[in-house]
Amino acid sequence: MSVKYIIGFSIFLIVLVACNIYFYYNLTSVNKHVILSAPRKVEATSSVHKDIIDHVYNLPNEYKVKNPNFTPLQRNLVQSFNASVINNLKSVWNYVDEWADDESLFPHKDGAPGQILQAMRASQIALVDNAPKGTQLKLLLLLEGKQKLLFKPKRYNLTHIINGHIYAGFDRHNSEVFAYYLAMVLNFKWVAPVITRRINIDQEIMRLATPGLKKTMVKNEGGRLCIYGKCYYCKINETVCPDSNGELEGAAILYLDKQFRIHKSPWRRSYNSKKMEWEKDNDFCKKVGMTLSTKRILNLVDTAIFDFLIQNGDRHRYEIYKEKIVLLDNGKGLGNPMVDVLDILAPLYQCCIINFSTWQNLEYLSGGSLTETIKLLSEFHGEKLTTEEHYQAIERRLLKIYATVQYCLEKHGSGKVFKNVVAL
Ligand SMILES: Nc1ncnc2c1ncn2[C@@H]1O[C@H](COP(=O)(O)OP(=O)(O)OP(=O)(O)O)[C@@H](O)[C@H]1O
Ligand SMILES: [Mn+2]
Repeated sequence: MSVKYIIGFSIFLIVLVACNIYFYYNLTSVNKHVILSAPRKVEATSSVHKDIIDHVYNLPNEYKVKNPNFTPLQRNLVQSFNASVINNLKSVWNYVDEWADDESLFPHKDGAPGQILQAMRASQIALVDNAPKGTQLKLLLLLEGKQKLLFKPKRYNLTHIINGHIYAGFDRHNSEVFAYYLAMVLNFKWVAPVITRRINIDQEIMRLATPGLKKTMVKNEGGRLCIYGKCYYCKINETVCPDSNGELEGAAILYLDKQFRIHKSPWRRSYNSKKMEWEKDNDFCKKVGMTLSTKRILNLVDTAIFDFLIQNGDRHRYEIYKEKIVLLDNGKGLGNPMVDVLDILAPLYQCCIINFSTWQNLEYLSGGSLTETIKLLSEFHGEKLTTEEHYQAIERRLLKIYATVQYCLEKHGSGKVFKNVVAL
């Protein structure tokens, strides 16, 4: 009798755990695009998430319409990206060493961002090598004029949807480019300029490749030269191949020849089934506060907002330059426009603090201005960065960020939530 009882109870427990895992998975990863119109039950993986989603439904109207105060700022941004023709590309690179100041890594006035992007696109390549840093395939392009670009090749079409874990799949090259424009519109200036560049496999790669790179190139069945590269995850059967024009497309990221300090993110994922401390403890921020300064936490909150918008859940570590986080490695965004993994915002809802300047910038961008400006800026450079579904997803996520801040304000009041420290 008692043995039967134990067996019965054990089966009951197993079924219960299985159901929990099933529902947890579904609530955190499936179709969340309906969240703004569907019944409120979706995504309430925890009471905090539920509270935040409740605030999405009760957002004041001002967050759903355009903020007129953004108009002059948008005009300035557009001007700085509207690159006038540069006669001497090399002249752009002459000032590189003087670029970084305490406010930004690159100059942002008088058309400078547009000129840098144009120089990155038009400068001739002098040498191509493997860039063995990191886990994903990357090339290093040395330009005439001595600048370097990191090249993350295209692995997916813009319409491809990544399913599974938030960190699943290869890097998305367009996510790197999109992230740069997003950072510019958010006024986050600790980021490297990025463009989409197409390079000819024969003329610009094979002809200029180092012997080391040539060793990691193979011909596919169609006789085309392809690259499998040199990196932690690089495999000979996972090559990138040129398109029918013989060109490889990818994100070309300005290489920052600077000394970074690398730190592990307190909110990193375990990359296995084990839960991290931040996933179990809603008071986790108090522990973080024992080792990190408020300024650094605010910087991590800004980074979390940025990552949530593109859904980059892979910021396991971060690089510091001049005591600020550099937004490097943004390739794991734009995976699935139907999914909003809210726990990327954990630094915000667990710490409930935000730079007041960040909050003001976010308030400027309501009602569609955020994506409208990204489109405007990138169109100057002939870039189609992503699909309409992803643009809509960014706007939906912006509402969730507003709602998260409302949740914090309700809990702690504006005196505690808003901080006057410039972090990015
Ligand atoms: N623009 C850049 N300028 C200088 N160094 C860079 C730049 N981008 C990345 N790096 C350096 O190269 C390392 C690897 O780059 P990145 O993180 O983008 O690659 P990854 O393959 O995605 O790595 P991981 O899988 O570990 O995230 C970074 O940690 C950083 O130190
Ligand atoms: Mn990465």
